[in-house]
Amino acid sequence: MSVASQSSTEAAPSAVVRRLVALALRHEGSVALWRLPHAPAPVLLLSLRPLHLSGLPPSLEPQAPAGFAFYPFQDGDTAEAMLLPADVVLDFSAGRQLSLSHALPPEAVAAVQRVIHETDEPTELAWHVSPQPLPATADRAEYESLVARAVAAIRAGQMTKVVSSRAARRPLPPGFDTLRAFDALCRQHPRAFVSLVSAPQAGTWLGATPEVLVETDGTEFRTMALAGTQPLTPDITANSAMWRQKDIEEQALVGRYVVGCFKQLRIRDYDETGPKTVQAGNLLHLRTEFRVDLRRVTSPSFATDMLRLLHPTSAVGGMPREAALQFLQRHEGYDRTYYSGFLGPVNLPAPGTSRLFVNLRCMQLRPTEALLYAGTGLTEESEPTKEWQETEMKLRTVGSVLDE
Ligand SMILES: C=C(O[C@@H]1C=C(C(=O)O)C=C[C@H]1O)C(=O)O
Repeated sequence: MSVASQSSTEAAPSAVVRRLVALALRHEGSVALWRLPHAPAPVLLLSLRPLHLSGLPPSLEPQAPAGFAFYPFQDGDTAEAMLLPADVVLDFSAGRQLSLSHALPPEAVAAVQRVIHETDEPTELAWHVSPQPLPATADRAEYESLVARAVAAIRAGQMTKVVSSRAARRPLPPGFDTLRAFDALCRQHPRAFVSLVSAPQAGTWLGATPEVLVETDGTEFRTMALAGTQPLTPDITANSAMWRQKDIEEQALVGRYVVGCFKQLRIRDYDETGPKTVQAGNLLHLRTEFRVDLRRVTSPSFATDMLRLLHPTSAVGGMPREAALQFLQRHEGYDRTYYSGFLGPVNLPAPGTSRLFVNLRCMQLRPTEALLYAGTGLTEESEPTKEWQETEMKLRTVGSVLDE
């Protein structure tokens, strides 16, 4: 990123965030606000110039453009693949470092400086509303019949695993405030990647995901295989959890998929840790972590190539990939758009550092309602009622911010 950096020392983060978000939304700009897992504070990015709609997953090479990637589940969906350019970046975890792109026109720079030094706090924010039609929602009977159909297809040998999903509508409670909901998710989910994205082409999305898709800092590449779900209860914690064979197999398939991607790129030297039980909000999952030492990899595009091979992983699509995606296209009954796509900073805070996450435990915000999304991995052992209950539990992760 071509930037001028300076330290900014003004009022409380939330007031500055609110004023900068208001500025971007007033000018049809885009906003990404995120908090990395375990980070003390968020980062705000504004795009004040037209978006770069690449149609491709972003390049993670250091010389590629810096920005915030927001990528749909499937290519060719009605949803656009976006990289929000890093015109204004305010990093609250780095002593409130402000970076302005040299590509910004002087009027925009002046407007940002003015807004940072103002003292009033806008109350109404005109968040973008998605141009895509409302997704069809599935009730219990419909979802259970989708699961039954998928299990039958697995038993008939059409695929080994498929991740079915559904959308659910919830009214926004009176006085709902999107920025406060983001803060609440940050407090509730210190281990998650918490994000709020608003762009004219995508609408407004809020989420707290546990799943890394690709992380690189130029010396190390990381990804994970996350699957298997059970509720966290007072009796069952991450240390004492036992897993059903079905969960173990489901997660192992995701791990095998990751290893298959390494093989395609002729990577034999990788570190694999796990599976171990991890907590994600009200749930427990099984997670295997994979690391590659990039100093031993000759291809400069390895991280980008892995991203393009991995997405959509079998944690959100299925195995074999094409058969599972075809099943979903035909039977899932709605367009996921950005749910189970990926998102995160690219070449930020510095060239060569990118952190992309799978867009799970998320919702799309509309003026009076939210659309929540959740899916469940299915194998031949899956039972429709249990899978419905699992989607209900997953909807609670972000749904709790809608409770009055
Ligand atoms: C599909 C979702 O989650 C994925 C599916 C999981 C499962 O099937 O057990 C667990 C974690 C995620 O990889 C979701 O949260 O919507």
